[in-house]
Parts: sequence; C-alpha cells; structure tokens
Amino acid sequence: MTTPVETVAAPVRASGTPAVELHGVTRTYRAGQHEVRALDGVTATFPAGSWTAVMGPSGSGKSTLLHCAAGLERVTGGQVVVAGQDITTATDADLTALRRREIGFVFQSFNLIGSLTAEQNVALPMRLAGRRPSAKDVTAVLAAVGLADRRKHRPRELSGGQQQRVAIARAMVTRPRVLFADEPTGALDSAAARRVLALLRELVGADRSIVMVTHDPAAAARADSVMFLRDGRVVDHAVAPDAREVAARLAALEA
Ligand SMILES: Nc1ncnc2c1ncn2[C@@H]1O[C@H](COP(=O)(O)OP(=O)(O)OP(=O)(O)O)[C@@H](O)[C@H]1O
Repeated sequence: MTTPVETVAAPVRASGTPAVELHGVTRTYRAGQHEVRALDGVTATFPAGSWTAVMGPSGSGKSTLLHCAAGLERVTGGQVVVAGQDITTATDADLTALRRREIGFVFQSFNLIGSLTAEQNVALPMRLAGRRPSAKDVTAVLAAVGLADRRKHRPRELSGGQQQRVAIARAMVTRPRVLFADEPTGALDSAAARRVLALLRELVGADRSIVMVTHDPAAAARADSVMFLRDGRVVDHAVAPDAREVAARLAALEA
C-alpha cells in the first residue's frame, strides 16, 4: 500500500498565485458494470513559473490529470483551481473563457488544421476568442519558435518538429499562464524533441508554467520537477532529477 504524496514542486522562480492547484481530485469512469477510478484523491500544487513533468505507468491517470487540470474534463470530486479561479464550480461559459485566457494546450499529434497555413493556425485561438489577431503578434510568436520563414506553409509542408513548434506558437499567442503538454515530443525524433524541449524551457517564466505528461525520462529531466502517478495517486516526486534517476523511479513503479 503506497501512501499518497502531496506534491509541491519547488522551482527557483516560484512566486504568487499558483498556476494550478488540485485538492483531493477524483475522476471515475463507468466502464460497463465497473467503475474505473482514474484519479484517486490527487492533491498537488503547480507553482507559477514552474515546469512539472507528470510520469507513471500506462493507465496511471496522467492524461486524465492533465484534462481535469485544464478544464477539458469535469472532476468527479475535489477541487481544481487555475490561476486562482475554482474551475470545478465554474459554468461552462466561464470555463471556456478561462481556458481561452489562461490555458494553452499542446498535443502529441500537433492537432493543426491541415487546410490552414502556419500563421492561420497560430491566429486561430484569438479568432475563437472573438479577438482580431494582430499580424505582428502572430509573426512574433512564429519567429520565437524559429519559423518566421515558414508562416505561409501548410502542416503537410512542415516536418513533425516544425509542426509541433507551430502548435507551441499557437498555444503561446494568447499568452496563457499555463501550458499543458500531452507527450509533446512523443512523435518526434531526438533532434526535433531536443529543440521542442529547449523551446519549452525558454517559455517557462515568472508568470508562465508548464505541466507536461511524458513517457520519456530525458524529456522529464528538462522539467523543474517530476510527479509520479500510479493507480490514480501521486506516489513520488523528484525535484530537478537527471534522466537516470527519473528512469529508475519510473522502473520502480512499473515493477
Ligand atoms: N473515457 C474513459 N472511459 C473509461 N475509462 C477510462 C476513460 N479514460 C480513461 N479511462 C481509464 O482511466 C485510467 C487512466 O487513464 P489515463 O488515460 O489517464 O492513463 P495514462 O496514465 O494517461 O495512460 P497512458 O500512459 O497509457 O496514456 C485507465 O485505467 C483508463 O482505462
């Protein structure tokens, strides 16, 4: 029996209102006759300005945690607070507004719109929020991810690593406080993955945090701290571990 660990990542730059707080969060799914407890009382704080990796064996609840923390899924019990706002009691309209204002999302499969150019993809979140995207802002974020010269390209005309950098630019353009990344390097070769991780490192700042699910110990080691899940519970936590330590702790959980 493992005792649940209450996690507080401790990056150097932590300050102010936490990016995300989870208080006793549970999420259950009904699968036929059975109930699956994907999250089982998770309490964790993700401070402002921190980069936290979330790891654990397959089925341990990583994606569920990310979706609940980002307000993409409702929790069954407990409380989720994003940028000081309790999203568990928010109306759908408030939640959508908060997500558009405070949250960016990057997925393993990039999720770009194939018929739109890089700059049109980047401008999309602002259009969805009913704001007129400024060409200057769009160009600036594409330049920040090293793709100013690819702004007219469509996703199929870009490499996987370039597509993921467009997806990161799209997530950045609204200047969200929290960037949630679900296996952002999972579909990339090691050189492209390194570039994406270096970009994420540049993004973490006084007011911006990253919560990243990954299976890759080398990717997790780029974060400020690593939270380990098993069976829907936080069972371990490491501050600034190297890749070998991450791999060893993960192997211990998978044993
Ligand atoms: N929509 C759903 N309906 C029923 N069960 C679900 C649903 N989504 C997730 N689960 C279950 O919840 C548990 C946690 O799933 P989750 O996808 O969060 O795990 P994970 O750690 O991200 O796994 P992986 O590393 O394999 O992606 C699993 O047992 C899974 O089968």
